Amino acid sequence: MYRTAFLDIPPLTRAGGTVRLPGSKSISNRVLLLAALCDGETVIEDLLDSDDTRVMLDALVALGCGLQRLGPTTVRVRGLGGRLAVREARLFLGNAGTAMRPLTAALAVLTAQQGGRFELSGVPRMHERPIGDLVDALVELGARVQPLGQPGYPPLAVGGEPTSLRLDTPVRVRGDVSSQFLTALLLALPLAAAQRPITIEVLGELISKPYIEITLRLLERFGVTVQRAGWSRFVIPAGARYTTPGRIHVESDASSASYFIATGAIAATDAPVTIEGLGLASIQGDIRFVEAAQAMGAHIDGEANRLHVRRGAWPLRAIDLDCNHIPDAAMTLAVMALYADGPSTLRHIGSWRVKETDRIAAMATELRKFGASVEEGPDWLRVHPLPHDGSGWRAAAIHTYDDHRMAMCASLAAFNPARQPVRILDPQCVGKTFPDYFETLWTVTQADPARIPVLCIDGPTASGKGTLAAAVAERLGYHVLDSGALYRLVGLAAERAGIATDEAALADPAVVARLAALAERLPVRFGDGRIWLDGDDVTQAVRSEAAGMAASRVSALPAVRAALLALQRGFRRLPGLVADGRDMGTVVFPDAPLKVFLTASAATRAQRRYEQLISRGEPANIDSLLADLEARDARDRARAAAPLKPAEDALLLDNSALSVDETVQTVLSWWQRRQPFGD
Ligand SMILES: Nc1ncnc2c1ncn2[C@@H]1O[C@H](COP(=O)(O)OP(=O)(O)OP(=O)(O)O)[C@@H](O)[C@H]1O
Ligand SMILES: Nc1ccn([C@@H]2O[C@H](COP(=O)(O)O)[C@@H](O)[C@H]2O)c(=O)n1
Repeated sequence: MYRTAFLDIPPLTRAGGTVRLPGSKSISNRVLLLAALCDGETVIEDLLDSDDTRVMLDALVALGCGLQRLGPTTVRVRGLGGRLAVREARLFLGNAGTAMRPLTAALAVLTAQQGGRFELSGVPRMHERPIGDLVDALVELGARVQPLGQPGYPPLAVGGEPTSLRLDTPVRVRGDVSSQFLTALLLALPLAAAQRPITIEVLGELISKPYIEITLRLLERFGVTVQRAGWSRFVIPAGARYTTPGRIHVESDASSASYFIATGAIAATDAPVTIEGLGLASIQGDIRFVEAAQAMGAHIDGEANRLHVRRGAWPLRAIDLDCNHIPDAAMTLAVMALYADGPSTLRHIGSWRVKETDRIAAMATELRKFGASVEEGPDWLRVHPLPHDGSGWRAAAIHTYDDHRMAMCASLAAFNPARQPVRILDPQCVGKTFPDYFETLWTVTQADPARIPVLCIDGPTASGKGTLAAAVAERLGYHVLDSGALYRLVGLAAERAGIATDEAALADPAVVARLAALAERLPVRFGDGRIWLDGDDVTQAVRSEAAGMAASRVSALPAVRAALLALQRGFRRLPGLVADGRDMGTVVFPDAPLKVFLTASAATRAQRRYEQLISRGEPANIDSLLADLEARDARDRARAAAPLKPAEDALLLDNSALSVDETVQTVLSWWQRRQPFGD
């Protein structure tokens, strides 16, 4: 997950390949609660690992539920069997409506039966999301639920002394603000239906019906079959009792799939975008996004457990759609509408106003930043497309309002024909449902390599290039190329292969040919800050001064440099690269949008290297370090092939008197000034 302040997505051109998406949030949190409420153990497979499920898991642990992680996405839940294991707890539920609403109802019923007091709270936005209709229904029933702040909103206190619930008359709940209120009652009331049936009546028109379908389907998996008359009356049968299905699998999230369906529909493709773990028979309502995408022109082939998506009509066809059945995925249509052949209108989306943010207002504001004209009403949005020749599209920095869907939707604007990048502010908001969203996006999208930004940092030994490159890359969410390490690895590999690299040996063309062959097939792997050569961890070994000197000798050979060129250029991957070395700006990435030539006085650099070695517990002598680095720089500068020198368009930075932080800030501000997003 990108934990950066912003993430710049370069213009994307093509798409194709296979993605496996994380589990459905709606299913994950329902299944977790059901497993916690029933008797016995349930193994849940492919559970979503995200902010919203994490708060649910934490809450269940606080309630005394036995949880065992069997793998990254598999948990075993030992249910409470309808008996409270603790009588008091404070539950922090973040911004997870799928945790706040059902837990409120379940605890209201359980505390009415057994006594106990629980406090449920969340992030500030959660305290602005209505829950009054559910609270009213529970209070009407005789349960004790009280606001701890503003009436009608979390935080809430639930429980008190045991009390009898009024179950002989129908429980009434409004269905036109959030379907989660009805879901919460449907999940909680089977706990009270041992003796008698319980009827729930929905007041007003029920919105987001497909989410109720999910609830009913999952209740059935846990042994409770609810009778329903249309969408206004639901009867939980007498004697209802939760029983574990033993093992249950969570489908991939259909709302998350919408971004990849849209990607397939928008991007030119060689191969389709294939989404694994989700098929047309999904129980999730957002699977019907497929129909909406098809209406806009996407070619979608569905199988039982996968979808294949290709661009069909282009430009996309404008739509006028009642989106009540796909409230979350409908946001994706708003961005697809930018690529349509006329204005698209999304109707019946009033629930957007009470989600993670006011999504109608947020979407309208942010799409306008791309240059689009957008109209909005209380429960509708109309998006006018942008010209297909690219005119009118603007590069934009998109505010995401701590709303995962705003971030994921906005990424789709990176396919704009103007080839403008898109800046996503606070990208880590995707952690709510899809922590690795952007990483997954990179696996099925392509950009013109020339448009993938590279920031080059060249300069002499120990000027702080590596330190600067790592820090800048971390701030931008970019990859890092430590090109010096590649030359060091060639030296090390040569030593291991018994190939001498002293001056005399390097005069022999046969030795040079062997070294070039070695460099061409360097069995190297980088990962988690470590370097492996032929399976051995050589992270420490390559940093030795001897390895640096060997690198300096082999790097003077044009054949070795040529052999490493493609490998280095291969590091230019989405979303961008910071490359450190001697010839990054002059030879390897001559088209880089920013080249920095970093220097410091020889004395300063020797002192830094000395302190670096001492801090690693390695012996060091400042005079010999100074002599070595001057010798290395002299050789690097004097060689004929790719000598150490600033590129003509490089910015020079002498950081002798600058701290690491000041150096990083200087380079980041240069970088920002070259971006098209403004301040
Ligand atoms: N601006 C700075 N002020 C003080 N110390 C610094 C500064 N920049 C880097 N250093 C320190 O100097 C040492 C050398 O830095 P670093 O390894 O990044 O240099 P380098 O240019 O990548 O070296 P090499 O060319 O040998 O790979 C490190 O210990 C680092 O922490
Ligand atoms: N692009 C590069 C990078 C490095 N070298 C040579 O490798 C030596 C070691 O580099 P470090 O950055 O790891 O110290 C260096 O002295 C150069 O001779 C190079 O030629 N080109």
